[in-house]
Amino acid sequence: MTFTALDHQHMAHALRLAERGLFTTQPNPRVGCVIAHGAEVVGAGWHQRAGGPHAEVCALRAAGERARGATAYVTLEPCAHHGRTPPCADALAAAGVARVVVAAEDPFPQVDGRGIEKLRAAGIAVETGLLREAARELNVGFFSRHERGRPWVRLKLAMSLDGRTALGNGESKWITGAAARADVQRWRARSSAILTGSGTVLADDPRLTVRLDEDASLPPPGRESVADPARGQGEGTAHATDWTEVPAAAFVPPLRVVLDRRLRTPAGSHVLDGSAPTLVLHGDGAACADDRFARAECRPVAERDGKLALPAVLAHLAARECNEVHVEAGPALCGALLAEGLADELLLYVAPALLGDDARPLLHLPALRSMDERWNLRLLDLRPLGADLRLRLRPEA
Ligand SMILES: NC(=O)C1=CN([C@@H]2O[C@H](COP(=O)(O)OP(=O)(O)OC[C@H]3O[C@@H](n4cnc5c(N)ncnc54)[C@H](OP(=O)(O)O)[C@@H]3O)[C@@H](O)[C@H]2O)C=CC1
Ligand SMILES: Nc1c(N[C@@H]2O[C@H](COP(=O)(O)O)[C@@H](O)[C@H]2O)[nH]c(=O)[nH]c1=O
Repeated sequence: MTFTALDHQHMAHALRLAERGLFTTQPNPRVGCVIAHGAEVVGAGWHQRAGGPHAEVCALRAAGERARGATAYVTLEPCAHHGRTPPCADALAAAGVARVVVAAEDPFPQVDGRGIEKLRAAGIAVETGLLREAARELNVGFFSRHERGRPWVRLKLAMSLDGRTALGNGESKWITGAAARADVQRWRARSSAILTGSGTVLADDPRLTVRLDEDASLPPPGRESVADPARGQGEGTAHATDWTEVPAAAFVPPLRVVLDRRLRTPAGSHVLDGSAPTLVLHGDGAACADDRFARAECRPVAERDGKLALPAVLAHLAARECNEVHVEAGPALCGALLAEGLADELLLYVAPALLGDDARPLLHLPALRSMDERWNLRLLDLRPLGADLRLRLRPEA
């Protein structure tokens, strides 16, 4: 398939619009749509929240009669089913769109090629795959959930230059500075769940909430600059060309998830304060009968070798429509996820400080006998944040 420079330009615009849904579409994917006649954009929109209009509908509303004979650029295959809203493939056909360019096919079982078939059956020319990788990256968790049956798992760790994550006595606040910690808030915000272990709850009493106001000057995660912070024009509809802050009312707070096999989380812990939806996963032998857990949901999950079975944990989170899981845990849980091949990405914040021999390591991993067995990671990007550095890495297959 060959696409023109103009096709690329419109799809890139649609992707930037889709990105506006970064913090609000959960559990739905982030999707953008641009409708154009040649270089002229006649309608543009993005999906803002589950239950709200899809990107195509927002763009069609903006285009009105001018959608007839136009090309629609959509970052995800238009839906073919009656969900919370009617099928977008039907809406595009009814509006008389002549051509649809799709970035990525939708693996959602009720779509899965049917949207494209429907469009073709209506006589519309459909082309797929333009900027597919970028569209899949934006919805990495959505694709993971539907294609692998588990969420995308991102481990976040703050460490010193000598690879330490807390002092020997457990003290860890703070290793990294304010800019790095504010960046963490953005990654928390885009996630469906924030996962931790009982060890971190006991040592740190973390809140694990999203506090985006800690440094509002930062661009969104994964973006190095914000070229044009122009505002949108009404819900999900805009001709603006870049990312913008989302209305606080549309924000979907991530689920706090604590792995606590023996229910050691103390009464009065921040994670039990009801300030965010909270799930405590425990072993079969424990029961959440006491008042400690009045503001949290408790669920048993399978155990394996005296620990909670991590594949069962992730399957449970996928069943609850969690797309991206942000892990803020200690070396035990983070190491176990990596060793079991369940960590998809690492966000490492490196502070220019040394914490010494007695301090806690980054990850508990099995000892290796040969260099062939080592875990190799691929560096995706590197970014300074104040005095610290952020490394984003993915384990090599
Ligand atoms: N610098 C940083 O970015 C961070 C540092 N920390 C530091 O880490 C330290 C705590 O680390 P750590 O003790 O390793 O705690 P973790 O947060 O890794 O929690 C580990 C506990 O989780 C429970 N658990 C349940 N299932 C599993 C499983 N399958 N695999 C592993 N653990 C499981 C276990 O307890 P049980 O069997 O009772 O359920 C286990 O002891 C603190 O000092 C804290 O300050 C923590 C977070 C981030
Ligand atoms: N010490 C340390 C971090 N620690 C992480 O932050 C958690 C506290 O979260 P909250 O209570 O929501 O602010 C704590 O339990 C641990 O997971 N993070 C960082 O970015 N830099 C740091 O230096």
